[in-house]
Amino acid sequence: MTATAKTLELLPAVDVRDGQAVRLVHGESGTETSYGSPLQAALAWQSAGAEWLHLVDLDAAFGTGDNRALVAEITRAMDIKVELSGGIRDDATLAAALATGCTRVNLGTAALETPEWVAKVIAEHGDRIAVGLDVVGTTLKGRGWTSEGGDLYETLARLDSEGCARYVVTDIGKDGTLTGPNLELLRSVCAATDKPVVASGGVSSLDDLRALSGLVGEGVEGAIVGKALYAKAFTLQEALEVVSA
Ligand SMILES: O=C(O)c1ccccc1N[C@@H]1O[C@H](COP(=O)(O)O)[C@@H](O)[C@H]1O
Repeated sequence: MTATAKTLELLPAVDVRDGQAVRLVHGESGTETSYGSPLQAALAWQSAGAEWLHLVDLDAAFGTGDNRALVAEITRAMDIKVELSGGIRDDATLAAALATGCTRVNLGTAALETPEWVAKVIAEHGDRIAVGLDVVGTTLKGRGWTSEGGDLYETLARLDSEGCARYVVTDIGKDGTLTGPNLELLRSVCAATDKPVVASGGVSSLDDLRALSGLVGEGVEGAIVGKALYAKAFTLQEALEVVSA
């Protein structure tokens, strides 16, 4: 039997702030560009052929309120897989997130501030838990990327030892800038773990997706695409064609 080569998964992003789909620059509060209804955006990516949606409650991540009812409604409206994140930091918020039927959640701040709880939920929920490693250089950031949370590689080693199934790696310096992904960082994280890595931050062109596809063999499983789609640098259909080629 011939094995089928793995192709890069694409996760179009819908980040929700104050009920609207937005994109930020470097994740900084106040840099929002608004793109209207997040449900309409999510449905548009689904109609265009997406197999995944990366859905973020930015208010919950920043601690400026939440859009929990709305992100639950969006998740329930999707026929595709949903990776849900933002403000999932304790038993109650995790239970509510998982109850939406999302495929997996992505934990950020909790992995930095409450490592024992994260180890427990990794053990309980397996690959429904991913951890977001959001970095400036090799320093992890939490709480809406405003607080420092230790060293990337030390935290990665700890999470690996606890059985974390997958990492979503964001170079904050690249996020929302359309300047290309940090391939060096992704290679370095892939070399440090056997677990799959979802790349986030900086995708600006179809060539960037080709470059990320070139890292699938090293462990890059997927790529989150945000601003490039909203800015119409390329269409989702074009992106899906490039990664399936
Ligand atoms: O996605 C963003 O643009 C973003 C910007 C600023 C802060 C967080 C952001 N996104 C994601 O939020 C979750 C982390 O939330 P928490 O720390 O668990 O509450 C993670 O997916 C970030 O990548």
